[in-house]
Amino acid sequence: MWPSAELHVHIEGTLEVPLLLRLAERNAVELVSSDPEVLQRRYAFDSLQSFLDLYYENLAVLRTEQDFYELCSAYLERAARAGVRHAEIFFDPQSHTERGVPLGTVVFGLSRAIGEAQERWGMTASLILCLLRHLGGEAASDMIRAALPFRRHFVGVGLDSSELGFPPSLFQEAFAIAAAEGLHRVAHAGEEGGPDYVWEALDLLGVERVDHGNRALEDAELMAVLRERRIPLTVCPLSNLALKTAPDELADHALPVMLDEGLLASVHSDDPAYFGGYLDDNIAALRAAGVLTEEQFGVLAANSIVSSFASAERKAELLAEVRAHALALGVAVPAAARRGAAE
Ligand SMILES: Nc1ncnc2[nH]cnc12
Ligand SMILES: [Zn+2]
Repeated sequence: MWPSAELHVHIEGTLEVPLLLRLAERNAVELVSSDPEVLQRRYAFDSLQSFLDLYYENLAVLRTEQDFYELCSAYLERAARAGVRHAEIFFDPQSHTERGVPLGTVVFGLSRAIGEAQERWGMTASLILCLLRHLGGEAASDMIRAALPFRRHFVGVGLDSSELGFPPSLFQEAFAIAAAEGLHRVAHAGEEGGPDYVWEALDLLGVERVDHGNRALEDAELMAVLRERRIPLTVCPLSNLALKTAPDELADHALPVMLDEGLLASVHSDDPAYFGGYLDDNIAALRAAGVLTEEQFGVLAANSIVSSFASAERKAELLAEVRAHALALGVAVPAAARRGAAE
């Protein structure tokens, strides 16, 4: 397995059915069924919104700091088995505060698991606070202000939830507050929305990374900007299949084109409990599709590390691991790993 950084995973999207059932029982939350197969069968979608409806519904079981700790620990343990060496994990605080769960409960539970990542799994990890588009710009600004007392628990701010109808321009104030605090900035754009959403994320929010970005390929000028400015795209192939935001066959996915175009693309899992897999499952599915060479899997791993917000020292350490893995496989060392700490 190539050592990688996971840069696009929503912690709420790692809620597997067995944990969902256990937390529902512990917190006396009534689910539509207590049969795991019935619950699992609901994990079938035809659009981003159809998925989000279930994703928000299931969050009702997360109530205590211990719940958030267990959710995050379960993810980190699974991620370590997927070859993840560094994780930047999204969380959606508004989806919890809206239900009456205090922000501190969410942040302290997640942070506790993250604080154990190094010792338990040899991984580094951090949190990125995501703002929910469907609640609008004012709510986003309020959320980021309310989160500032917890500033040391997260490294960046992101933007997620329903994309169409909620362009990045609505969130300029929230992102300006985040920028003034020295937070990293990322946003989902070009998942369902067109290239104009990606332009706005870059020009109006000043994002350093674009989450998904698939539809950027429809705009040659935008692609040139992404390439020249080395803006990473965090691509989620199994998510795209599940939400029908890409062709039905992985063999027809845009990822090889992104690499051929020299874009800084890497592979991630988005909501692995809902979309059929963690980082290793995404890689296995791409491998089965037969459209990438082993060298390209190495490039994807190196890209994920270069695109992360890890310290320069940590990036150098992880790129050295990629280099060693390439040498062990007898394939070309990815250029980013050759350059190592200079990236
Ligand atoms: N793929 C996705 N797109 C937008 N918002 C999300 N929230 C969780 N997963 C998401
Ligand atoms: Zn996402």
